[in-house]
Amino acid sequence: MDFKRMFRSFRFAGKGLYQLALQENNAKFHLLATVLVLMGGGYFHLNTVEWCLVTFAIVLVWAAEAINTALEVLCDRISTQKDPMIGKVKDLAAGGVLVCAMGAFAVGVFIFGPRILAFFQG
Ligand SMILES: Nc1ncnc2c1ncn2[C@@H]1O[C@H](COP(=O)(O)OP(=O)(O)OP(=O)(O)O)[C@@H](O)[C@H]1O
Repeated sequence: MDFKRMFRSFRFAGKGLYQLALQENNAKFHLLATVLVLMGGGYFHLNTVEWCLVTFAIVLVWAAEAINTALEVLCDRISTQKDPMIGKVKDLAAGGVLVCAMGAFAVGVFIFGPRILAFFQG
């Protein structure tokens, strides 16, 4: 097992995530949502299962966004001309992010919805 090589891979992956979070517009929104959800989770004292679900939802959206961005970069590298196949690849990748984001939103509604309602009803 080559730990040095493994550590190097982590560094590259971290660099990718850093670029994603700071340079991609959608990812900035995910970052804000992630921070708010983590703060909300702390405030409402989520239980272990709820934390697992919230963590899974957050991770899924970030992974989908990273793959979508990678495909966009690759597509733009292949061709900047209008090309129906490039458009299709980008639309499919964006669809993948949307499905994950909708799932994450549903998890958020199920977990935080009743608590937020109770909070405002006093
Ligand atoms: N080269 C292309 N050929 C055909 N259609 C394209 C091409 N580039 C983009 N499109 C269409 O425009 C949409 C938006 O593409 P774009 O690359 O601007 O991504 P985006 O959704 O705006 O993401 P971001 O804001 O992260 O750049 C695509 O989903 C696709 O339908």
